[in-house]
Amino acid sequence: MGVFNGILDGIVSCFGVLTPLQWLGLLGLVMLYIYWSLTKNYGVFEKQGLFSITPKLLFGNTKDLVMETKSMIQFYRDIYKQFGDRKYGIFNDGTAPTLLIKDPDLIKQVLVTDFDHFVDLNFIPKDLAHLPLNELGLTNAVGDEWRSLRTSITPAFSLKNIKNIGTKINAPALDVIDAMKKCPKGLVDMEKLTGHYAIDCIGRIVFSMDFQTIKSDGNEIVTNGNNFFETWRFFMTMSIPKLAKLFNISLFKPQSVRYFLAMTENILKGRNGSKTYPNDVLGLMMKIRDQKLAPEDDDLKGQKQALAAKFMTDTMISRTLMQFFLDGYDTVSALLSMVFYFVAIDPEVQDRLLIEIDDMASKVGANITGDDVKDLKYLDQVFHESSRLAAFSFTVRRCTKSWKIPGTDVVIPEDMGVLIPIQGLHTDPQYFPDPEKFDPDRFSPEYKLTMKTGTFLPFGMGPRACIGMQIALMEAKILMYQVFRNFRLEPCDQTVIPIKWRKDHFNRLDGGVKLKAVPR
Ligand code: HEM
Repeated sequence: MGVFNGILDGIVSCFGVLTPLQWLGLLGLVMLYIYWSLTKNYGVFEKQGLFSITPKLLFGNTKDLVMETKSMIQFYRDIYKQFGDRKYGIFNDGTAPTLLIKDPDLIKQVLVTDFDHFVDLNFIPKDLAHLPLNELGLTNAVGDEWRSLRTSITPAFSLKNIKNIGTKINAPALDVIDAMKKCPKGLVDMEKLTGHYAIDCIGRIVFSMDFQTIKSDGNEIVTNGNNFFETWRFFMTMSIPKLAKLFNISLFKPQSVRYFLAMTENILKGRNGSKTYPNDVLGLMMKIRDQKLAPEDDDLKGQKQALAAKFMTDTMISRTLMQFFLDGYDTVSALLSMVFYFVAIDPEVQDRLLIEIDDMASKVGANITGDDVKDLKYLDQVFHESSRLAAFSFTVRRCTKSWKIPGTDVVIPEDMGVLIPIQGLHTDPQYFPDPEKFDPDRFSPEYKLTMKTGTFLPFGMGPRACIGMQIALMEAKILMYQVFRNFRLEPCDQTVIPIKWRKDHFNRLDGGVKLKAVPR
């Protein structure tokens, strides 16, 4: 109180001392300081010869994102085009200059070859990563802590270790079919259904529990899952981190984070009490913690297993479990609903897909397994083509050890961000001719051979790529199989055609995915 009173007294006494002109001068100086601190980083790399798009005060180049005047997908496609034929350049992410890389070879170098220089994801700026509500397990772990964690957790995400994953996922997929059969006039909301499905899959794979989200047409897990993301938090954290830190603004909505943490902690407590290791992701994590992985499912040998156990604390287990809701709900639902959208509006693709599915159905009926799924080649192509057009727009790395851009004298300093514009690459006609066209043949075995590494990145690339990819693929393919085995999907009068992306979400349609399901 004493210090505060002193400062107050000082200010009050200035009123008598300073003339109005001096006050104006003081205000001017303060404004100049604010302006300087907001703009001091702009132009630094341009002086070294790098191209950049002229930044706007405070927003840098992100105004259309922060103000939601463009969808995120459109924004990153447009930014990519603005860099023309250049391999890289500077994108001003708020007040922070960030290296945007377009060139696939350089992308590979950053994500794979020179990974040592770019170990950290940069979705949460370093300063904010350790705010209590931002500490969410793997995604925001940095440096050596991330390396140890990723090694510890990887066996729990391996399809080889999650026994009978196909059977576990088949149950919620069949629940979706029942729910679709009950929809009046066959009008189905695929965004809602795939969201409920993603939650029920997490329940089965991770906890061996039936959350009954599909059967009950939603529950509080869905409500909290939907509330996780608020785009303004995302942009504020990434683009204006100083303000986010000042006001203690977390990346995700605090109520949802607390809800899921409490839920996962309770489940873990129950399991610890029963001292059992059921066959699910949680069981695997507990085995890693207790060094009880069986030799046949043990990817971690000897010393590595002891180190993994050290990092697999109960806190880390509940945070990783929450990661499933955070990373495995919205991503799966947004992309999977778009798969159904693309197929519904393309009868030729659907005809081809149905032939393959009917062939499989004649052999296995409703009981498809993880191994059977591997034989659905065209379905795989359809999924990949959908993920080309509806992928999350970008990924980011933080430079963890200064790095010289090959062939130049420009050095990227530690802590600088690097941005990979996934949506720009996915719609670049050099790599995907006639990019707006939905054409699953782009992913035929022959075409895939000609695809340039670093141009198709729906799950990222390198040691920091998506750890849940195999699980997500299995969830997607089993639901696609069951839906098209039972229904033909068609557009209805509520279907959004042509595509219009939401401006307040990452990769969802403005108006959702409403379709007509015709029983087969
Ligand atoms: C269709 C669904 C999904 C998509 C499109 C997707 C996409 C991505 C992408 C693009 C990244 C960044 C990779 C990079 O920068 O190289 C990522 C990271 C990650 N994803 Fe996924 N993901 C999906 C599903 C899942 C699921 C089901 C989980 C399960 C929990 C998951 C967990 C994670 C985690 C933990 C990371 C951070 C990995 C690390 O920091 O080491 N994702 N994902």
